Amino acid sequence: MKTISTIAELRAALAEHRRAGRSIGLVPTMGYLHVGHMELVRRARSENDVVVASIFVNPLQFGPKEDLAKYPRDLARDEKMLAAGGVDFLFAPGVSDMYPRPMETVVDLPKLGSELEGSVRPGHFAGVATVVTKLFNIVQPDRAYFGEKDFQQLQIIRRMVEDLAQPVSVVGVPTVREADGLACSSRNVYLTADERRAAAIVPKAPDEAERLIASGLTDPAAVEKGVIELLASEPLARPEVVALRDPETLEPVNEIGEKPVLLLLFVRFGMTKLLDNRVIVPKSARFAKVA
Ligand SMILES: Nc1ncnc2c1ncn2[C@@H]1O[C@H](COP(=O)(O)OP(=O)(O)OP(=O)(O)O)[C@@H](O)[C@H]1O
Ligand SMILES: CC(C)(CO)[C@@H](O)C(=O)[O-]
Ligand code: BAL
Repeated sequence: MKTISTIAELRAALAEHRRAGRSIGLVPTMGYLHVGHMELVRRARSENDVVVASIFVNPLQFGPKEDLAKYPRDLARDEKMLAAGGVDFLFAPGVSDMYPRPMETVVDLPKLGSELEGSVRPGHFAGVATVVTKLFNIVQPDRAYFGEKDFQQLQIIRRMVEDLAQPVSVVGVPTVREADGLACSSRNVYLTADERRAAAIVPKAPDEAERLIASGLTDPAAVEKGVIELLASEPLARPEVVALRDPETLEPVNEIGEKPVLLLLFVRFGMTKLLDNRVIVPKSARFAKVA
C-alpha cells in the first residue's frame, strides 16, 4: 500500500489504472479505524480492481464547539490495518492539501441536511457533502462505500449523487457492532467505563420500536414516546433525536402502515454522540410482500 498526501500525486498514481480500464473503489473515512471501517474495505476489495481509502478529519463538518481538535488520530496504526485489508492507496491529505484556500464553494442539501442529526449539528452535512464531492472529483471512483450506521449521511450522499449526476455508485454497508450490540464508532473511545456500560441501551431502542410496532401501534409519535421512555430508564443517556421517518426521503410518516419505516437515533452520553438506526418492516408490509 502506498500512502499519498497530495491531490496531484494521487491523480498521477491512479491515471495508469484508469487508462488500463481498472475499476476503482473508494472508502472515505476520518481515520482511527475499527472493524466497521474494515468491513467497508472488505466490500471495496471484493468488488474493485483498485481500492483507495482516505483519511481526512474534515474541518468543514465540525461546528465551532465540536471535537475537531481532539478527534482521535493514529495514522501509523491505521496504515497497518488498511495494508492488511488489501488497500492499494491511502490518501491522507493535510488540511492545506485539501483546502489550500478557504473554500468558496459549498455543496449543500438544505432540506435533508437540516433534519434529524442536522438539526443539532447545523452545517455538518454541507461540510460532508462538500468534502465527499471533492474526494469523488479527486479519485473519480466507480464505487464509493459508506456505512449504514450514518444513515442520514448515506441518504444525503445518495441524493447528492443523483441530483448532481455524479458518476459513482454509492454502496451502503450494514452496521458492524460490538459484542453488546453497540455500533462500532471511532468516538466510542471517548466514553468512560460507566458511559460505555450504559451505552448498551442504544441498540435496544430499535428492538423496542419493533416490539411496539408488532404489538399494533400505528402512531409514530406513540412509538417514539415508547423508545424515549426506554432510553430514559438509563440515567446517563440523553436522547437528542428519536424519530420515525421514511427511510428514503427521511420525511416524517403520518401512520405506520404497510411501508418500512426508519427509526433514527442520536443519543449523547456525556459529550459523546452515538448514532443508531434500523429500518423496520411492519408485519403487514411483510404479508403485502408475500401476497
Ligand atoms: N460500525 C460501523 N459499521 C459500518 N460502517 C461504519 C461503522 N462505523 C463507521 N462506519 C462508516 O465508516 C465511514 C467512515 O466513518 P468515520 O470515519 O466517521 O467513523 P465513525 O466510527 O463513524 O466515527 P465517529 O465516531 O466520528 O462518527 C462512514 O461511511 C461510516 O458510516
Ligand atoms: C464521509 C466522511 C469521511 C466525510 O468526511 C465522514 O463524514 C465520515 O467518516 O463518515
Ligand atoms: N461519522 C460521521 C462523521 C462525523 O460525525 O463528523
